[in-house]
Amino acid sequence: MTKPLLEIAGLTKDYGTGQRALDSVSFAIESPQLVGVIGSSGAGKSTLIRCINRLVEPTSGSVRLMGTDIPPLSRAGLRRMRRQIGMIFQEYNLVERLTVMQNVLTGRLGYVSFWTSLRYRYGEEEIRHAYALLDRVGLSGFENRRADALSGGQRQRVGIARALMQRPKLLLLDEPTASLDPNTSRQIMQLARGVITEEKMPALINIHDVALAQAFCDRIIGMRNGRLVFDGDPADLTRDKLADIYGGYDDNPAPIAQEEPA
Ligand SMILES: Nc1ncnc2c1ncn2[C@@H]1O[C@H](COP(=O)(O)OP(=O)(O)OP(=O)(O)O)[C@@H](O)[C@H]1O
Repeated sequence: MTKPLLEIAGLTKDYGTGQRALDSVSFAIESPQLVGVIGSSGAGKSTLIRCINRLVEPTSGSVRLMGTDIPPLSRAGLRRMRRQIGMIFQEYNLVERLTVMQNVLTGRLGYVSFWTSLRYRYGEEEIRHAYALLDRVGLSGFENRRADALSGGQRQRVGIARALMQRPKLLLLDEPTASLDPNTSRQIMQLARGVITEEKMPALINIHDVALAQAFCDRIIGMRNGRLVFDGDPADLTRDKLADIYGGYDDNPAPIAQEEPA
């Protein structure tokens, strides 16, 4: 039997404040698919995403990426594993005074400090790859533009190219459209959807906008108070299921919920 690409079992996170942010969350991603994580503010979506690449240290439970346990890794093992996980952030996390090309190239190194990335000498193949990615995300010709001269949508395109520069096996997107207007959000979701399909890569996206999640994700995970309360097809996200996830508080009004069959 083939191993799941990502397997999460009994994942629990208690912050130092005593707050239980994740409560025994379990699910697996068996095939390349875009999985949307939805839920109210504070439900544990970011904590879940960040426990996968251990930007947040889980309290208990396991995360396995292609059969390898993430929590018990050594520092070197963690670094190697993180190279396989691309991350796209809400606030882009670009180095503002570097050019678009420099920002994309830093992705090649995974999660390293700014100074390490500046000292590294990139090879011809890496530079060719960065040009191809910039073309793919629609930023051909922007190579020498400084990151601080870009719009939000353009910054997120750089963020996507930088994550792909790692040649990741898994992509994590933490509210990538939260700082963008509705049109730009759709364009970014379209782009993310496209590259995930082309690269045949599983991806987990933490997203507040249920309509966007339904339009672009293959599968939805709903979280409430740190627990997984829905895991299924976007089409099965009925009003009742949304009420389970959002606690009956209808902050995602009727037009975006799938109607129950008459
Ligand atoms: N560093 C931290 N220290 C203490 N508590 C935290 C920390 N980070 C998050 N929490 C708490 O853990 C819970 C889950 O937070 P998390 O950010 O994962 O939720 P979320 O669903 O991503 O919320 P949002 O949609 O608002 O970003 C919340 O109650 C939050 O206050």
